[in-house]
Amino acid sequence: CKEATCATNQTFPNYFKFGVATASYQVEGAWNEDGKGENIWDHLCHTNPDFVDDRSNGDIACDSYHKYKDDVAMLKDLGVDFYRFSLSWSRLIPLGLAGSPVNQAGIDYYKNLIQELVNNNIEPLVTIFHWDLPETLQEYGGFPNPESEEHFAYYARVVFENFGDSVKYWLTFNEPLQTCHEGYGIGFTAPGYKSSGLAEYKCTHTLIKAHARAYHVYDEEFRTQQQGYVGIAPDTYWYEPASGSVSDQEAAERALQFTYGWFANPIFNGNYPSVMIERIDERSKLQGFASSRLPKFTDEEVEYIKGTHDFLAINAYSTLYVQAKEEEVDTAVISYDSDLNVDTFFDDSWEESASSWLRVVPWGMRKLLNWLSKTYNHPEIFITENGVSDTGGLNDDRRINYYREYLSNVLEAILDDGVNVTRYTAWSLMDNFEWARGYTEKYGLYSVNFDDPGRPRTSKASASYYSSVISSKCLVDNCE
Ligand SMILES: OC[C@H]1O[C@@H](OCCN2CCN(CCCN3c4ccccc4C=Cc4ccccc43)CC2)[C@H](O)[C@@H](O)[C@@H]1O
Repeated sequence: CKEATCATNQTFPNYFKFGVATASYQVEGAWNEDGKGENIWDHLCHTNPDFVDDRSNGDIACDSYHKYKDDVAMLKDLGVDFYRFSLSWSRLIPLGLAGSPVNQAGIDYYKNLIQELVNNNIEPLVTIFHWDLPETLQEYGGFPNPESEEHFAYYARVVFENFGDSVKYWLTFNEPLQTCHEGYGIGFTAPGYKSSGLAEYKCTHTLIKAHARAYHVYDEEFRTQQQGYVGIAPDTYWYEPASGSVSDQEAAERALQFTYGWFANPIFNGNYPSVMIERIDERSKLQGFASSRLPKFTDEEVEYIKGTHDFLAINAYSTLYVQAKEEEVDTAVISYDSDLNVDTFFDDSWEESASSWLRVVPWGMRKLLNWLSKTYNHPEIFITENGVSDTGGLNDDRRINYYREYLSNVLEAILDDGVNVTRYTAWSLMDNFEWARGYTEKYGLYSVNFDDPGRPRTSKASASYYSSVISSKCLVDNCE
């Protein structure tokens, strides 16, 4: 747009930065090249191919391990300010174990990628862990094993040491809820365990302590000379009360606390949300447990974890209505869902996507940003993922509509509600391995031909739209 055509209420502040995101297992491929160790997604896809809808895997994916210069060229064409990508733990430390060998070829790959970004004036925003746990660590019990805190602290030190001169923005964990609830609770993601209400609470307990360890390692050993920022990227829905009743409003708040507050409350306000502690303690007692299924932080741990953030990050895609539910009388039911005890549902009128869990509800983004700002004392907020799936095609008008509507709500949160959002990240740069959905659900601004060994990338209409938003910083569609 020429500035003249952009109304001020459609123009993002000059400081606002736009980016796109990917994740290592979803795009890199080269699953066993140059010394990379096996991770839990390699292992799951190879030992249980039916776990993935199209029986595919990330052995090659987008082949970004070899094609990262093509990726940076796309980023340059888009005009993004930053690129959010994740590091493959087992590419850098094949066994994952604290004190185990570091793989120099892995270090070199990420140094080359980061240098290519810096040469193109694109800022790297690095996710240290995006679900691809080294298989050896899973054989030690994975995140439910408290030892994982040590292994993660060693990994964090290796990456700060090797990449911290160029990388100034770090996210320790991507979607810890999915890592633990879907990984160890309901079995929707690797390692596919179903221990809801039990192992998943051990998983998050260790993961939150691991995050705090990494933050303090950065704070004490690297921040002075590197001057960077460290955060964590939890995800949640906007949960809208199904009615004005007090019980529905309490249910909606409880859902936000059980999903986002689970991680943000220890890190921003101190300790797990009281509603989580109270409900899980109470149900554990009714169920005859000697102590609560939700592990306790000691007073020292509460202090150690509180304040381990330099910004607040959020992955947000959709909205759910929430209704209070009759108390789960069958106390024999042990699960996160029965601890949370709410009913959630979509409105039938909300536009669908290619993902069963994602409906298009733009106003939910504005409400969620306001809730985050109010609940965590008006922090600087990065939106680290937002996007929509379809089943493919280059004329992705519904993706353009999704981005325009969601970005419009982000802008209203900034300009009308005073929420301090400073970054927005579109998921994803290109179609990639969508976990248990394989290659059947597409989120990319660029399409990838997975039938062609060259994995050619082709820009979609949404790529042109997003690059015009970035260059004009405005949302009107009729940019000439
Ligand atoms: O996915 C896109 C990207 O986003 C991120 O995952 C995004 C994180 N997503 C991963 C998928 N997950 C879906 C499970 C929730 N779900 C169900 C829960 C229990 C039983 C059945 C269900 C089936 C359907 C549902 C319908 C309505 C509500 C909730 C439903 C939601 C969070 C991730 O960071 C990226 O790597 C990823 O590629």
